[in-house]
Amino acid sequence: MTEMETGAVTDRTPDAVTDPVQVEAVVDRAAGAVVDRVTPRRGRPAQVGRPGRPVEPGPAVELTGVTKVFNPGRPDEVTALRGVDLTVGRGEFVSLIGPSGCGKSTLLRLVADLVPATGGTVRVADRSARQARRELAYGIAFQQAGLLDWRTVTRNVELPLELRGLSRRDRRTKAREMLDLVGLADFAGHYPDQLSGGMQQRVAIARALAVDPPLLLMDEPFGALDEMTRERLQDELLRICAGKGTSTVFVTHSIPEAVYLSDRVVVMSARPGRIVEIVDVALGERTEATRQSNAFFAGITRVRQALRGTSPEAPA
Ligand SMILES: Nc1ncnc2c1ncn2[C@@H]1O[C@H](COP(=O)(O)OP(=O)(O)OP(=O)(O)O)[C@@H](O)[C@H]1O
Repeated sequence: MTEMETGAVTDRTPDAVTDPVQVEAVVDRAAGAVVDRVTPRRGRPAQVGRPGRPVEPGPAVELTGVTKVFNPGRPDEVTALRGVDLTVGRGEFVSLIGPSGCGKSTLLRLVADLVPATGGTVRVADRSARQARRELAYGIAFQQAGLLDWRTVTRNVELPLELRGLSRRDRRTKAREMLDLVGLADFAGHYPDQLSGGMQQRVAIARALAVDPPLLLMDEPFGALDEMTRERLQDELLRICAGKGTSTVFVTHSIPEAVYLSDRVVVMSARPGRIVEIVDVALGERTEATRQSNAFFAGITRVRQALRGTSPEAPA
């Protein structure tokens, strides 16, 4: 019987990444960013799971007058964002949409403290973005699932739990719970290259959610998926976020996706990115009928108009 058949969750090769600091370096690389290293907490393991976590007041994310200039003073200087003000409430689902290059990913990376702001302030759960990152206060999922191909599905999901110093037993229990949640319990012992793209994305989402982050940052996580898988994962994501009260900032190029998922859709202008309009979406509980509803189509029309600058609510 193979390792996969027995459900064993050992790695394919001896895991070179045993030092949690190195592990985080790998996670950072998976996120496509180079950042300084965070020393994992010593002493008592960090708490995982909502029960007992105090409900904190204030918004999940608050950007005030945020500007981002890449390569300032150089010939290749780029002003990616200018004067961005945005507040994301606790438990709110907010999507960012706008033309290619308008700064959506940059905005997400500022919140994640993967790049620093040039001007303005970025607050996450009433802390600086830097502090929030040190506390691992958010989960990240990007278009590339960013899984470590030498680790089993279970051990990929366990990565952020290792960073938090959880015991092997607690990690395993939590990983199993998360894989159940995304419908991949039967694939715990598989390796990423034995999964479809959609399944890999679900593993990445399970990993992002494993530490029960109060905030989820997602950059086109479903961009490479076929339409049916995409719709199914959208529903799974909504169910998970609603169940856990997770706040989410979600970057997408798809107007229907933004409208379906969001409480509010933030429409951005071409570079330098500014917020031109924030469209409130009130679809209520999503059901089979939602994607055919008048409210859904009305939301799509409003976002499309805002993107074209033709909305009556857009500034002149
Ligand atoms: N590290 C960087 N160095 C220099 N310029 C950068 C860097 N990252 C992003 N930019 C520039 O900032 C601008 C915004 O990029 P960003 O990736 O945030 O846009 P986006 O809206 O996410 O684009 P897309 O929809 O195509 O993914 C672009 O002009 C891009 O070239």
